[in-house]
Amino acid sequence: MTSNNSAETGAGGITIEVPTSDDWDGIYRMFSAAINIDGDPMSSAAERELFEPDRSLVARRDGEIVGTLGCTTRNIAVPGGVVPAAHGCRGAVSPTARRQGVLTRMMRRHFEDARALGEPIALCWASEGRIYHRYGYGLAIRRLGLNIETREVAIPRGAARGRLVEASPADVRDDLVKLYDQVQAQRPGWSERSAKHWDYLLAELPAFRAGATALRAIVHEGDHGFDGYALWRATGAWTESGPCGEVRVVEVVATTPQAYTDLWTFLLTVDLTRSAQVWSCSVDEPLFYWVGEPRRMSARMNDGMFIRIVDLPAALAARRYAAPVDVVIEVEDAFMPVNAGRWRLTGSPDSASCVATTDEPDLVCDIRALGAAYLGGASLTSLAGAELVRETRPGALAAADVAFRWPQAPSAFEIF
Ligand SMILES: CC(=O)SCCNC(=O)CCNC(=O)[C@H](O)C(C)(C)COP(=O)(O)OP(=O)(O)OC[C@H]1O[C@@H](n2cnc3c(N)ncnc32)[C@H](O)[C@@H]1OP(=O)(O)O
Repeated sequence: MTSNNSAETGAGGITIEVPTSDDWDGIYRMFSAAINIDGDPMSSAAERELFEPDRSLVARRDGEIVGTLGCTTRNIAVPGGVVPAAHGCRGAVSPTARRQGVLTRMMRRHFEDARALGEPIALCWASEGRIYHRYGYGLAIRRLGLNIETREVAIPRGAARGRLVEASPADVRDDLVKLYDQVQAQRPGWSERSAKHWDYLLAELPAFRAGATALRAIVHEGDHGFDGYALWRATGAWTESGPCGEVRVVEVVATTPQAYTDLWTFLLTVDLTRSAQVWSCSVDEPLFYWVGEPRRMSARMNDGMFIRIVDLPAALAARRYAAPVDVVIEVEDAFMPVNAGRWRLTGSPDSASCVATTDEPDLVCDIRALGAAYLGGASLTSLAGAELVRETRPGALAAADVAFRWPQAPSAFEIF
């Protein structure tokens, strides 16, 4: 895949262009400086493997890189399907080129390239959400961070019903890949992983480790073979009064509820630990209904992943709907006017189509609202409360709301 590789010159003589693989060091250095980290050779080498020069953009002034916006080519699970999505990353502009519209120019080009390559949506994790609203991104996934007091949370008693196998992640990598692939397509928000994504996830980078052990794996074997795994680290902390280690849960993937609860029983009872930290889980996390004292998980809600719809009819037709829906939506999209106008969405659990229409609208939406509702996470009713959706035919909002939701709330725990 290749994006349009013509260079365009704008304010301050700054050009936006597609880099070559030789530009990696300059990009890494520039991005690290912009996010106020020093960077290190190991992280640079690991991230380089994910670098897709053809999908990336750089801003140059007199040959020097003063801006960067990366993108990786991956599919993501959406309600009832899997769609190609531009995974945006590494957006930065150097302090001497800031506030001259450089990011805005790169964003415009990023969306146009995604559209031309048949990707109906673009995704990003934001350093600060307020940067991205102006470009039409909506908050599609909210994440819950948990800080579990493992001695207080009251997990249900009972021995593990399956067999647990402790291993180094590298030794069981094929099993992890197989299990992730079995689950991924059913979990809105989860991106497909190729070998290079697994290499990165399992790389022992200093930033990942952050004072804890190397990554550990625990695999669950049920009646029909391996059916779940957890990746985790631990800290060996002590105080005057004894051990107070922490389990840091990286991900828990299971194909059965039994595997899921057995794995959590293991993670919440590791000897010499007193707490478990989960940085991102779903807002409908089953643990809330499984433990005796959910309050002792100290859940904190935060923004997770943002979605920008870049090809509206293609995006709305690519997902499925929880209930039959036939609605005319008038879309406002100042940044990408190609999406603006009236669209008739007809959808059901089995099929969907979206076509331009001149019919009167039932709903009027900002494009951000459709990005937020795309994975079934944000309710249209809630978005209406934020004035991003307006009902123009009584009853249309409630009906569309039911259709856009999905039984499993979207979640994401992999920063790309
Ligand atoms: C997906 C990711 O990669 S997340 C990582 C994002 N990167 C960072 O946070 C690194 C540090 N910050 C930076 O490198 C830069 O400030 C960037 C990339 C955020 C912005 O780049 P710029 O070229 O300055 O943006 P640009 O000039 O196009 O600004 C567009 C608008 O956004 C606003 N804006 C830009 N950054 C911010 C910010 N951090 N907070 C609030 N507003 C912002 C500008 O004021 C401008 O507003 P206006 O249109 O009303 O005048």
